[in-house]
Amino acid sequence: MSYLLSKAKSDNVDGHIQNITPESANWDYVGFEVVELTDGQKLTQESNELELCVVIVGGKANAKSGEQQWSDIGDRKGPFERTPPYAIFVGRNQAFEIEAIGNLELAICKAPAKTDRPARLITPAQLSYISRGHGTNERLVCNIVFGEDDADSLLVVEVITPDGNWSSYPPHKHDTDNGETESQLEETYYHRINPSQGFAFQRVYTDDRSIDETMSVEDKDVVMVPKGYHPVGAPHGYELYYLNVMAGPDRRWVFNNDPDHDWIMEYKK
Ligand SMILES: O=C[C@H](O)[C@@H](O)[C@H](O)CC(=O)O
Repeated sequence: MSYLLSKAKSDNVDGHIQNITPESANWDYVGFEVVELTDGQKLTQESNELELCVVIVGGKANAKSGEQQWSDIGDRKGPFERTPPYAIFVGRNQAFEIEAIGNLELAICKAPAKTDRPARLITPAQLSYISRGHGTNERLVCNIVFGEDDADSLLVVEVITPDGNWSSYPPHKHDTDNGETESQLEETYYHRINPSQGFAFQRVYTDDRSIDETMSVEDKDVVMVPKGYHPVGAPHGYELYYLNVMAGPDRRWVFNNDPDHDWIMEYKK
């Protein structure tokens, strides 16, 4: 199995099915957890020196952070309803508690904070899905934490790739801190597949092929992209959702397409 692929754990004790840390990924910025809770179960965490975005991938919850409380948040059963999610942004040195109402799937996106920011609820009304690409390269993109003032280093986005389509395509990279021409961002992909017995493919490769990993991705797997291009393909019959977390030394999303495949930007079939 590829060293860039993390399979979902089924033997978890505390609900964690994924737990990627900078240490486990052998990088510097991005942390990512997925926790599945059942009715009445609670999860409490402290952000310490990090900023967090807790995304309700599916289900409902009550949550609080400091003086703030949010009741009955989450209005999609799972990620394929084409409805933007609820999420909670938690700044550094704060705690949050979340309690499941029924089954709850949570993604906890983490990156280093530089300033103090208050906790805030992000609602579906503040977000929207936009279509990107043409033909079999069309996919739906929802930026969750992406605005200029949204965070110190976190970038969080979710993407639905219809069955038979490609996304993160043509292949692009953001691995070099190079002024205005490219930014350096580590990235995780948390994949969900509908129906869940399906699979998808993701390739991660660099120009010099010092990395060239092609992975069969199954439901709830995480792919780590330390650097390089990272296109994804969804087979006929299996629609694909993924949640991306990106962070690096600067909060800028500036990417470059693989020059060999950049012509696809103009391909309108
Ligand atoms: O760099 C960004 C990520 O790789 C994805 O969010 C990607 O941009 C999604 C897409 O365009 O298909």
